[in-house]
Amino acid sequence: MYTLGYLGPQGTFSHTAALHYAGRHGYTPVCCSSLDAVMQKLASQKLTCGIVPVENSLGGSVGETLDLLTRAEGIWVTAEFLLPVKQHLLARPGVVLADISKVYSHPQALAQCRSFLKQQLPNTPVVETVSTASAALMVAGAEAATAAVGSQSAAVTYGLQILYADIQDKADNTTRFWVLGREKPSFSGKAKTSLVLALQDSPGALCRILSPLAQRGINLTRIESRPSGSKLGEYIFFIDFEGHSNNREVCDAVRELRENTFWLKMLGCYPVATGDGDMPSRWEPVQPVGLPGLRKEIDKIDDNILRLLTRRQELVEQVAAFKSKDMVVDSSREEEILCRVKEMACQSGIDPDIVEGIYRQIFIGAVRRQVDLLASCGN
Ligand SMILES: O=C(O)C(=O)C[C@]1(C(=O)O)C=C[C@@H](O)C=C1
Repeated sequence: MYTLGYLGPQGTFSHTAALHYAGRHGYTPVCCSSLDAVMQKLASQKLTCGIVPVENSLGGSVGETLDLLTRAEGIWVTAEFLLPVKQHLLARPGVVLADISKVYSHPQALAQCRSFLKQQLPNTPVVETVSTASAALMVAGAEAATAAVGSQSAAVTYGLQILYADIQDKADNTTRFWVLGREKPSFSGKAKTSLVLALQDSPGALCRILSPLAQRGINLTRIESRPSGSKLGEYIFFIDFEGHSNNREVCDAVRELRENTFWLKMLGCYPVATGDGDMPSRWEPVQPVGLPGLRKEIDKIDDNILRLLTRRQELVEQVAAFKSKDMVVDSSREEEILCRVKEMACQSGIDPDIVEGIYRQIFIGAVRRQVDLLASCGN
C-alpha cells in the first residue's frame, strides 16, 4: 500500500490537500499528529510520502515546515500542490455572533482572516490551536459559546454550523503544499528547484546569492529569510527558482551559490504545479499492463468518484441549512445542472442519457439526505 501522511485531524486543509493528491496518485492518506510526525514517519519508512503546507498567499510561510525540512535528512521535495482555501467562522448550532466569547484557530487561518476578526469580533480573545480542525473539535465540545475559523469539511466533521462563510481577507486565498519523498523524482516538463542556504555575514552577501541566478536569466520565484536559530541577526534563506537541477545553467548557478555561501542544502527539484488543485480535473496518464493493471486503475478511479460524492454530499448537507422541509426539491436547479453535465458528457464522447440517469439518482439521494436532516432538526 502506498501511503501519504498529512497533518490531521480530519477536517484540516492538509487533509483536503491529501485527499486530492492521494486520489490522483493512488495513495492512501494517513493522519499524523504533527508535521514533525509526518517527517519522522517518512524518514523511518512508515510512509511512502507526506504532504506538508509551505506557504499561503495571505498568511505567508509555514515556518515549522521550513525549519523541519532544514534539519531533515534524506527527504526531498518531489512535487508542489496548490489548494484554494476558503475559511469560515464555525460555531455550535444556535450560537450567534454576539455570544462568542473566544475564537480558536491555527495561527495561519487567523492571519488569513485578520480583517474579518477585527471588524466583527474586535474585543473577542483569539486562541491559537495546532490545526483548524482541532479548533473545530474544541468548539464542538465547549460549554461556552465559542467559534473556530476553519473549513467547510471541519464544520461537517464536527457538527458545527457556518456562521459566516468566506471570511478570508482575499477571495483567491491559496495554500501551497510540498509533497515529500525519500527519492528524487524523475520527470520531464517545467521544473522548479528549491534550496536553503546560510550566508556569511559580509557586505553585499545577499547580492552574491541573487547574481548567479540573475546573470543566467534564471527566474527566482521565491526568496524567504528565517532566523538561523543560533544568533540574533543571523538568517538562512529559502530560495525557489525555475529550472531543473540537472540543467547546465542551473548546475552552474548552484555551484556558484555554494562557493558564495557558508552552507547550502538542496531541498528538491520537482514539476511546477499547474494550479488546478481544487478539483482533480486533469487525470494522470496511466499505462496499465494487462487485465490486473487495468482493473487497478479502474479501482483508483472508483475511489476518486466516491471521494467526490462524499464531498458533494457534505455540500448538499450545508445547503439544507438554507431550506425548509417543503422547498427541498429545486427542479430548476436540477435542470440547470443536468444541462451542464450533459453538455460536458457530449463533448467527452459519453452518452448524455447515461449521465442524466446517474445525476437523477444523485438528486434522489441528496433530497432524501436533506429531508432527513431537516426532520432531525425539527424544521
Ligand atoms: O442546490 C440545491 O438547492 C440543493 O439542494 C442541491 C441539489 C443537488 O444535489 O445538486 C439537491 C436537491 C435539489 O433538488 C437541487 C439540487
